[in-house]
Amino acid sequence: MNEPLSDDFGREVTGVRVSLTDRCNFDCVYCHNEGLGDTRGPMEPSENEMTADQIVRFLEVVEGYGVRKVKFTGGEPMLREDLEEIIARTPDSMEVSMTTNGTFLPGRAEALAEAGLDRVNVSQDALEPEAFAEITKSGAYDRVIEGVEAALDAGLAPVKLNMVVFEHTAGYVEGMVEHVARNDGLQLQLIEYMPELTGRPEWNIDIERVHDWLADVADRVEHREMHDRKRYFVGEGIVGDDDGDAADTEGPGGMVEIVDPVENEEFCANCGRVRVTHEGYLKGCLNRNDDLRSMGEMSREEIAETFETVVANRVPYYGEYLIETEEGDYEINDEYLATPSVAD
Ligand SMILES: Nc1nc2c(ncn2[C@@H]2O[C@H](COP(=O)(O)OP(=O)(O)OP(=O)(O)O)[C@@H](O)[C@H]2O)c(=O)[nH]1
Ligand SMILES: C[S@@+](CC[C@H](N)C(=O)[O-])C[C@H]1O[C@@H](n2cnc3c(N)ncnc32)[C@H](O)[C@@H]1O
Ligand code: SF4
Ligand code: SF4
Repeated sequence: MNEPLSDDFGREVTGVRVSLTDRCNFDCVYCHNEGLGDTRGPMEPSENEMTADQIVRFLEVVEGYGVRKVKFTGGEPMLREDLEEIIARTPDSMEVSMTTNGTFLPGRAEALAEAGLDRVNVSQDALEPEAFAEITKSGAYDRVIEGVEAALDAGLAPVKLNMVVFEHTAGYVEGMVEHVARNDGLQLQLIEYMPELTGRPEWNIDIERVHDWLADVADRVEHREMHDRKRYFVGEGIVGDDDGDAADTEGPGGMVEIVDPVENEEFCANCGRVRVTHEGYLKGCLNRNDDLRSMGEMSREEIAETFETVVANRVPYYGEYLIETEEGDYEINDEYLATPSVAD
């Protein structure tokens, strides 16, 4: 097995995150669209999207560089009709996961599992239709709940529910934690709202409050290697109304992971993934748009060369690309001010 490439900061690249499209059937108020701007627009496949052949070729090349995990995302990756084909042709050595809004999982989850999908993350920001509609600008709440069920039935467990924690959702965090504690096969990812790409910093809420509350109610805490994320295992003490009856300990318990990349130098210091845009550009960091590199016609040589260049130029966003000022703000490190916006 080939050793993974490392960047100048000693960060090995072991995973890739591939955006299959920037189209989406939702219009979430917070959407960063993996750093690529608006998801609104025509739903039809666009000519600029990488083809299945190009995606598979890319994966085969990076497999040779020790990449062992691929995450398919978007936009909404399930708008790709050739998704099953892409997954089926992904190298067997790779763990394959996907992040989706869940609306197309009913009727399709089983085929995805058969094609080789290992697990799925489904975005679900609330447990009731009105709040869900306000955030996603969609009336598809029931479809998403059905989608989660379909994923579990297809054996795609654990299904991680992704919830962005910001002003609109803060009131639903406790309910979502209880929901995953009561339901086998579900886990929760609480994602700190990232205003870097969407504006609206006033929607931020202090994620430390969520950490503190979870530390109080959790049975134990672990650290995940990726990004050094904290995982809280909740069970007794979170389910039930604590009135001494059997319902207080009902449910298998659950795992809640906090994804808190904002102003977090430790998170960036443990970042091991390169991103691929739907148009076939490589990107060293989610938060940057000045480090995009085209893979040209996507021949094996071009892919290999661009991948090596991108890894060699990766820098941690917080702590290196942005540095903390004496006042406690972050500003762009002078070294990177002249970086071209799209390098060939
Ligand atoms: N800034 C930043 N945000 C990230 C990063 N990884 C994940 N996130 C945030 O977390 C969101 C959800 O990530 P997912 O794609 O569902 O899954 P994941 O947490 O990356 O990966 P798994 O837990 O292994 O499934 C992303 O869309 C980002 O908002 C990262 O490397 N940097
Ligand atoms: C861009 S979406 C793409 C996949 C799919 N459409 C979905 O919603 O799951 C990937 C993830 O990014 C998260 N996300 C989007 N904008 C965000 C933001 N501003 N801050 C934090 N997370 C965000 C979403 O909640 C979702 O879980
Ligand atoms: S479903 Fe995903 S890609 Fe679509 S708008 Fe919401 S967060 Fe963005
Ligand atoms: S370096 Fe970029 S992609 Fe990696 S964790 Fe930091 S912000 Fe996210």
